[in-house]
Amino acid sequence: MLAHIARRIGHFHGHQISSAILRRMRASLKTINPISLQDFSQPNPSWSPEMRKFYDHYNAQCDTDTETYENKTGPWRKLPSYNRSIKHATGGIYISKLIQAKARLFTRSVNEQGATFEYVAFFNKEEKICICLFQPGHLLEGAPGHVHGGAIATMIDTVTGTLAGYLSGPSVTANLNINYRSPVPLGSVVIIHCALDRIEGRKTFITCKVTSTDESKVYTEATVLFVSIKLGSLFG
Ligand SMILES: CCCCCCCC/C=C\CCCCCCCC(=O)SCCNC(=O)CCNC(=O)[C@H](O)C(C)(C)COP(=O)(O)OP(=O)(O)OC[C@H]1O[C@@H](n2cnc3c(N)ncnc32)[C@H](O)[C@@H]1OP(=O)(O)O
Repeated sequence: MLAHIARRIGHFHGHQISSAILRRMRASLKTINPISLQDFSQPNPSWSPEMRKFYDHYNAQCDTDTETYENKTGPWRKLPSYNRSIKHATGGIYISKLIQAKARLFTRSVNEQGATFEYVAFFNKEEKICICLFQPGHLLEGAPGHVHGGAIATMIDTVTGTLAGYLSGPSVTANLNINYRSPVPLGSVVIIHCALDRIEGRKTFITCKVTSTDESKVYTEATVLFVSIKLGSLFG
């Protein structure tokens, strides 16, 4: 088990991570028991029938069965969603306990199901695209009955950042440009579509569109620039 973890943390989605952070992570393995982690993007009772219907639609087209882990044929991969982004670098290992133990990923920081960010993302490696089903909860109000623009920006940052991470390795947002075209009703279900525009050296440019589930209505459009970094640079 430990050998598997040591191999796993040597890479971040195929990208080498720095030897300093690697040494620190390897040292931590001697004192930490990996535990199984919760994937917060699994269906829960707060999901509306529409959210569940679209989840089932994409899940049926995945390359892996999410319950049995058996291989299937399909263009999509359902991405896990942990409550610390560092857990992704380690394949879900609880190394995040070492760094700001009380920190939580912003979108996964409220425990009440359905109150804030309910979402699940799917990645299509071949086409370099990601879609996210997002059901914004009642605590995300901005304009009366509608979603706060900052919450929409958060989700765009999160999903485009996830796509950048899977395509280019650890990256941070350098520029986020948003046009809000139409207000998003609280409790509705929207689809966040993200696509790779281009990669230039350390820069990954992603385009993003938030639409109704039938794609007839465009709520938001964005372009985002991510710059890849060495994970160790975040820790000084
Ligand atoms: C940790 C990653 C985890 C990924 C996980 C993926 C798996 C999924 C997991 C979990 C899902 C959750 C995902 C959440 C995602 C959230 C992401 C955020 O919100 S990050 C927080 C907000 N962002 C910052 O705090 C950055 C602050 N800025 C910086 O640190 C630096 O400015 C940085 C790294 C962006 C650039 O600094 P330099 O010194 O390393 O590099 P220089 O030379 O300045 O820039 C490199 C190139 O980029 C251009 N550039 C930089 N900033 C630019 C800008 N604002 N506009 C245009 N170009 C810019 C430059 O002109 C340069 O281009 P030329 O190579 O010369 O062509």
